[in-house]
Amino acid sequence: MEELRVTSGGQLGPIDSSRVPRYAGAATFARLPRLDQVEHAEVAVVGVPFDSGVSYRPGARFGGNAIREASRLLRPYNPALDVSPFERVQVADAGDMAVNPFNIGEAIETVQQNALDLTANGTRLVTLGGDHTIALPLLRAATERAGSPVAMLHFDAHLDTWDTYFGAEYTHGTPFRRAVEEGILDTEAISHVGTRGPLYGVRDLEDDRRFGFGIVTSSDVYRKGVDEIVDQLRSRIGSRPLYVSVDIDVLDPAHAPGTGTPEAGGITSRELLEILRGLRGLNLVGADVVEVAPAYDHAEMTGVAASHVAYDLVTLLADTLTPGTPATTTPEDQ
Ligand SMILES: N=C(N)NCCCC(=O)O
Ligand SMILES: [Zn+2]
Ligand SMILES: [Zn+2]
Repeated sequence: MEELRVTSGGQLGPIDSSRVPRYAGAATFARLPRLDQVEHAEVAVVGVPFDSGVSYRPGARFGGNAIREASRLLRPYNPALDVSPFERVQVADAGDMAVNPFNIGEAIETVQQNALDLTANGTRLVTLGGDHTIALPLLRAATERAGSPVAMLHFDAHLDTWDTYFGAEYTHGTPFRRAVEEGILDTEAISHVGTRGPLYGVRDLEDDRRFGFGIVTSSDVYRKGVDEIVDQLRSRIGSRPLYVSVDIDVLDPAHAPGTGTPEAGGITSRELLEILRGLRGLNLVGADVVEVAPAYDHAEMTGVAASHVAYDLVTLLADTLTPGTPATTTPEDQ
């Protein structure tokens, strides 16, 4: 069947939902072309169907495709940022990385290598998880491409700076401790946002602080409000290359039940989207949306929330990129 696409701004856009019903056909993110259908993409959305690092409910390996399915309703103009991201730059769906579900070490290597390959010509990635283990190899690749350790905003109910689970170092609860140990984060500018829920002990917070993390708790977002939080985050990040990692369990289970380690008292999807939009103009180099586990979802709520988060991340990336030019600039060049 013919693919009737929106083509504007010189980009191959999404399938036109006024001519092909949006529920028809195989799902790509936002009905965008596949990466192999375009010459070059400034932004690529890629899936990582991997959940062998989870400590509780499994199922995030199905997250990427659940987000793609839920993304059929996205439209090409983002009024909140006054940007048509798919017109401004070429955005494409790079499909899924083929990661080994039985060997976490090998899976991490694969994600790192695939992320490096995909970004070799300046393409920036929004990765759909998968569990949070995958943030480590994605950060390694982002830091290598940026040429220096990256700043990070980590939206999550959890710290994910724990040391080991059952003796295992590479899990979804430990990626950011490993990242600090590896020196791939700019520890002057790393923050968790949305943290809440019981911990193993006060030592978790002491360790986390020692690594350099700032914490904006879920309750801070409620008490201080989005604008104050955005100001606080922006001043810490400045012009540094920034990676954004969104664990969908940062949202309250009322907004995102489809996840493996839900915690009560989370932020709303409106608050999350507002904070993300407040990052406009920062030097975003890559992002992920992880921990969507559709088996626990209802009415696609979590998939819809995650697809909107990914859409705003794509918009932020498109907004910072000059159309048609590879994104190889560093903050010093700008
Ligand atoms: N959802 C993520 N990434 N981490 C949760 C780890 C929670 C735990 O089992 O202690
Ligand atoms: Zn989490
Ligand atoms: Zn997490």
